[in-house]
Amino acid sequence: MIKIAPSILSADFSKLGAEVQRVVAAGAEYIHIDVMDGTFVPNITIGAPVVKSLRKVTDAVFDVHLMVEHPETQIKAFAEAGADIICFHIETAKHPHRIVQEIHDAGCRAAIALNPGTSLAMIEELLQDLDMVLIMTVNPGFGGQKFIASTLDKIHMLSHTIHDMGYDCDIEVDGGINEETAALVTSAGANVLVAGSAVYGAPDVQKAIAAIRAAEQPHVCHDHAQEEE
Ligand SMILES: O=C(CO)[C@H](O)[C@H](O)COP(=O)(O)O
Ligand SMILES: [Fe+2]
Repeated sequence: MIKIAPSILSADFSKLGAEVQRVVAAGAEYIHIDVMDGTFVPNITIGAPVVKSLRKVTDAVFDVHLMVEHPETQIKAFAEAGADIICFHIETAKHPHRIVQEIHDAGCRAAIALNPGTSLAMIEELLQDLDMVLIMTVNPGFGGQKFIASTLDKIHMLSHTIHDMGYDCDIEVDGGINEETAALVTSAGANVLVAGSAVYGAPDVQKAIAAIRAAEQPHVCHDHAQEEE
């Protein structure tokens, strides 16, 4: 079963509490919160005080996607504000294993994000300690971008590694996810789907979430299919 995580980056910031409640009522399991610092990515979005305010209006799982330099400086603040999952970019981390430990010590689930141009090899030694890997399917920084199809191979490879090693680790995808691309990424092995513009840009968020959920395809294992040939 996949989980849908609407990204509030595409919500109306003038009424953020209501926007969060709207997608939770429409069936979203996670709320994806994009934190951008204007340095790692060009945009500046929201910080821990906003998360603390939103925590008052819902019990939904808060999936915090840190697109910031020095993520280790932000763990405590976001954990105390009510984050459930804290995800940092491997490209920003000098001591990623320590940051994963700090996230767990703060009582949160730990995830690492990889840009489209970053190899899975960067997180190989960390996989056994992670609750989730976020495969970016666009370059981070903005909502509403086009899905990068070359990321599908990476999702596929990650799915195999997790399965073969027996790890308990979710695969999240983020960027350009809609009904069409949801079919591709679930077939490759993703099980947590972030969707910003496809949900908040739709006239009916409930229908949009249902359509993405209905697009789920069974994981197609190319390697095993070849073996069977
Ligand atoms: O991390 C992000 C951008 O850096 C966003 O979560 C992502 O882009 C979601 O927006 P959309 O679904 O519109 O592509
Ligand atoms: Fe994101």
